Amino acid sequence: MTLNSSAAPATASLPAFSAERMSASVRASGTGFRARSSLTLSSGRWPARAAKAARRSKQGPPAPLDESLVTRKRKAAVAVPEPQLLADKKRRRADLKNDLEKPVKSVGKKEMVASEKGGKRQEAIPNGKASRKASKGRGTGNQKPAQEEEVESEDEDEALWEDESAEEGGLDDLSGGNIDLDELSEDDLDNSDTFPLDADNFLDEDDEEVVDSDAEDIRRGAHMWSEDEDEDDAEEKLTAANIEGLSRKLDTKLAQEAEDAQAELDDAAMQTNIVGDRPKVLEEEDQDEDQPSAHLAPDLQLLRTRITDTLRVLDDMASRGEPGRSRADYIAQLLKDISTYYGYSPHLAEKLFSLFPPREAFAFFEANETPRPVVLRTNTLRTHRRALAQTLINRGVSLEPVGKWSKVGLQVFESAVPLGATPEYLAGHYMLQAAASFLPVMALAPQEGERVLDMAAAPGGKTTHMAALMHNTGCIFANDANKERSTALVGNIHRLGARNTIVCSYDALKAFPKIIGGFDRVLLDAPCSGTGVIAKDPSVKTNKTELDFVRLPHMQKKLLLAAIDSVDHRSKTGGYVVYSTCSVAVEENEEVVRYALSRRPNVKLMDTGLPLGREGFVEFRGKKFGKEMKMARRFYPHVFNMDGFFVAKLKKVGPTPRGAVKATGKKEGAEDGQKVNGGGVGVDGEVDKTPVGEEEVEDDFGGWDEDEDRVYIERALKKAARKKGKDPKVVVGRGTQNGSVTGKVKAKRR
Ligand SMILES: C[S@@+](CC[C@H](N)C(=O)[O-])C[C@H]1O[C@@H](n2cnc3c(N)ncnc32)[C@H](O)[C@@H]1O
Repeated sequence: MTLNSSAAPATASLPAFSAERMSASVRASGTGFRARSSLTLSSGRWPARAAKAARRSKQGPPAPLDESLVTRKRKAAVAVPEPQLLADKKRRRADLKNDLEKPVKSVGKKEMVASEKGGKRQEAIPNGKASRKASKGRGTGNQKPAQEEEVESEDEDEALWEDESAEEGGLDDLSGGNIDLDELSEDDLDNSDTFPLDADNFLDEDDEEVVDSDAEDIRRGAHMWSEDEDEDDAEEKLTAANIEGLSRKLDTKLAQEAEDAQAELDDAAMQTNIVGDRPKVLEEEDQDEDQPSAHLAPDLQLLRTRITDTLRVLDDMASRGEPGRSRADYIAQLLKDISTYYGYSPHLAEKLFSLFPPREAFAFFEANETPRPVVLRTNTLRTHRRALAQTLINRGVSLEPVGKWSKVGLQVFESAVPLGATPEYLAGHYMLQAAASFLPVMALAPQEGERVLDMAAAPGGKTTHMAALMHNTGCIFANDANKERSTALVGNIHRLGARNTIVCSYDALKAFPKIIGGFDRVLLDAPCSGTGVIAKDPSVKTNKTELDFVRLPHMQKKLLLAAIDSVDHRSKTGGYVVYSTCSVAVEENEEVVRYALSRRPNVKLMDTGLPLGREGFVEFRGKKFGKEMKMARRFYPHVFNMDGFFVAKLKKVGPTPRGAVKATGKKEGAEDGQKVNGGGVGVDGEVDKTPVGEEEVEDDFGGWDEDEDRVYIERALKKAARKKGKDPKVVVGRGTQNGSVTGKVKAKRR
């Protein structure tokens, strides 16, 4: 079996990659993972067996799909946090392991503080016994310390790959210097997270089948790839099967570990019940805030212990709750501790906490501490996913299809090369892009030949995805108000070869539909607070004020109305708007959509058509959004190992009713819940879908303002007259009589 050069069209057209000889030793320091290899490439003609062995040896096994392990590896490979941050994160991870090892114990407020003595930090813990017990448990429990475990899995990984190399006839085992994998450009990393840790992504078969190149493996390997791709290269299928098999094996391991962890938790819980233990986790009500200890820095480890203890109490208040204390007392304590432990402003911690039951909230906050996996989107305008995967594998990138839900995504486990600087990247064969950001475009599903608006487009991940889906036909207006970001947008459009795209840089509120409208589809990937991407930008934890959660939704509402008004409801193929944010806050999502539905009764919510995601909230904290909000989709880092995201799809079913825009006499987006033109949302959130009659039509784009339009036209006419040396007053008087000019311009716009 040979890897024939025609099977790699991706490289053929690239800037010369003349790696006649390439040897590498990869060590992702701090990751507990090593893969050494050396290989010789004779350009374009690579003996298949050697190639296969080299790939196995070089790429190393994909990181296990266990968050705690995956992220440890990935973090070293892609982004190195500041030393302090890294130390904190390591400690939190070690804490997580420790939580599973120790029994419930009591920790009160006094135990939460640390005092400085003789320059050495000492924990001020009255119950020294409990503390000693806890630390002993950590050091000497049945489970090995985290560090030891890491080394062991590293050895296992290495043995697996060394054996296979030997079987293949062996390659020289050269060791070289460490390769720094942290070379991705800032811009690329901006877009480079996420991967769904979704059971659907992996098959369930035994790991015995993993590296076999038998027909069944090849079939399964091929199954992971796009059905419309060429299936004739057995070598490539084998590679896919290998990677897939490894993931399966690791998946099984993950499942086993999760089971063991749960068993331990159950065990600990049972023991607690047996001894009738009611952990004392609540602070004393009369605790003196003026005590010196109250101002000392909290001890993170003890705080962590109290968080997990509180969660256990909340799991079973009846047997574990302290007499006289309510569930609300525990929730308040938990929230306070989570806010301190993870470093969130109290109001944001509360906002995010309230989205989930307590245990799930904890998982959410925990997931925000680890980066999402690196994912790239194949640019099908330039290549195919399989060809790209093969090329990157040959460069020492360990990857696999992101999941069955996407035909273009590849998740990267490990890379010996900076992914933002490969010849394939520079040639536009892929975009480093968060997996979650595929979703709005998939929901929008732009069709060939359509006119599409990407209202807030920079840096262009979604625009270029749309161009690919449209096969470079039709026309995309890619707009972004930020001129600097628009430069990146233009760069990406060029690099990825999107030729059906017009870039503009307007404030969307002023431009659409006033300057141009009548689109078949509009994507509004709105500016937002970023509460879904805290792992990528931890500054969100503290820099978003309560005012931001008023100001942003206000702008989002206005933008969504403009998006709706820019759609042509008579479009034969479309008439859709997709609204998305990388925020999980209800104010920026369901509330914005509900508002738009109330102001535009000529619009209805649609199924997004996405194969994954949780349903949107039907109600939240007394606010009702209507049953149809179930059709919106929410994505969470702890559930899908993706960025937090929200996607809603709307269909414009009729023209915007007369007066909808200024029905209340107030500015759009000013307030919720007002009835508009007999259709809208009452305070109870019920949407009135009274059909809108044609007689109510104001114009094609909805909120069109004739008077404002006339001013613009007059101004333009005056300017033109002045240029020609004519009297502007005369021209304007003639030109705008009986609205004739306006009529002409409007007709043109259609
Ligand atoms: C979430 S980002 C868009 C990401 C982009 N869709 C992508 O996939 O690469 C939101 C964008 O909205 C832009 N923006 C903010 N306010 C805007 C406005 N009034 N009109 C147009 N764009 C705006 C920001 O500059 C920012 O680039």
